[in-house]
Amino acid sequence: MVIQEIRVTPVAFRDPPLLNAAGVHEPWALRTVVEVVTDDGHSGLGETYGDLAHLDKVRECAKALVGLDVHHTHEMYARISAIVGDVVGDLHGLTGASSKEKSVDRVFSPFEVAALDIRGKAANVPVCDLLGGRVRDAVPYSAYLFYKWAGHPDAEPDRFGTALDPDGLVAQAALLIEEYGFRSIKLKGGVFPPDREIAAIRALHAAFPGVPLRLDPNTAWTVATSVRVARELDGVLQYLEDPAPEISGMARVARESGARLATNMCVVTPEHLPQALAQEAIQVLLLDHHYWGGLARSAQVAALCGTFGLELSMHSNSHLGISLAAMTHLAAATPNLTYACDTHTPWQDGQDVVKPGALRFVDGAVPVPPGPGLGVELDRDALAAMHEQYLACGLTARDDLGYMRRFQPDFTVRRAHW
Ligand SMILES: O=C([O-])C(=O)C[C@H](O)[C@@H](O)C(=O)[O-]
Ligand SMILES: [Mg+2]
Repeated sequence: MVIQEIRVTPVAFRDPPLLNAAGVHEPWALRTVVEVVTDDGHSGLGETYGDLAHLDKVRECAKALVGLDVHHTHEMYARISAIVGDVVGDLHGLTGASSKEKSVDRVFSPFEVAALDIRGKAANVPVCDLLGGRVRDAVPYSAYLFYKWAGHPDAEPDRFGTALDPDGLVAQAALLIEEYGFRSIKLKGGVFPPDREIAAIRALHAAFPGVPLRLDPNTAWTVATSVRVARELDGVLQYLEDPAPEISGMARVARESGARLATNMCVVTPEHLPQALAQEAIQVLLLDHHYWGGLARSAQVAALCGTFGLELSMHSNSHLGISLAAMTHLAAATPNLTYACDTHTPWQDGQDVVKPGALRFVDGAVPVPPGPGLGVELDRDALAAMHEQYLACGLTARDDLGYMRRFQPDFTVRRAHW
């Protein structure tokens, strides 16, 4: 099962104007589809970020992996590590600091997922069986709410409507719950002063009694504000995600408020874990195989978290079906991942590079796709069309800040802002 060819295709799909602490989503979200083909006729899929600096590294590494057996992922990692010399980060910073280790993990991830897809197909088993087997048949996801404008400023309003106040968010939650059946809710905060976001959480709490709620301001608050908000929402939130910057800041919030804190920003590589554990900075880690080095490495981190008493949830960025399939296999095979995972799927609103049918939501959960490997099949027409969109859209990197500044020139990233 030797790698003969790797095809790397950047794609773009429409994205609504979702607001966050770094600005606002542009009209197009970028991703990269990786197809690995072996000499015995198997092919496997991976999906990763579409930012040009990252894409260039993925392309360069793809060439270096030809001739490698798909089982030899240690060698795959070593070759990628030798190529990814510089730090390849992202502009928005919403998944924490960049480092060489994280950059290698990000580039390695789609190749590892594609290799597992191939190994699953060859053995006629789903990828979750290669990760220890499923402990759940369907993976729960949460309704991921965003403050948003009615539509992009130069376009028609989209079907999701405006959400700039509690009523708008309650309506958005009702729509996502009706369409997907979600049983927990996450609000992307860090957009408005904290009291407005507290009011939104209270409105969601009243409108959806008993539904677990999370709030994620992406480090928009100081430690003092975080402690105040955590106290005010005591008993209302399931967890509070990244209220303040840095492990030391999160540790102070945890100590002073007693709140359950989660992160996808201050612990983003294995080297952060000892410090976070020593300072008791977090109780929940959001895994994300796209930057934790693929599925097997994420499973190893999950086991470590189990040993040290950290709970697990899962982070997402704008993504397509290959990623959703990979996230679902990982979560299905991770016993201690007990929180509903994040997904941006509703915002992709039916656009996909995989054929319909394999991935569906039942009561807010995605049943593990039944086929071998990832269980999803590439839709070549859709891939070609999305690649054309990539070429035509003119974007080469996600830039929430730059886009926001076109409408609010004095906007700055909300980091310890309130
Ligand atoms: O949990 C998070 O921090 C995220 O999901 C980061 C994302 O980039 C989100 O903020 C977004 O899509 O704007
Ligand atoms: Mg987060």
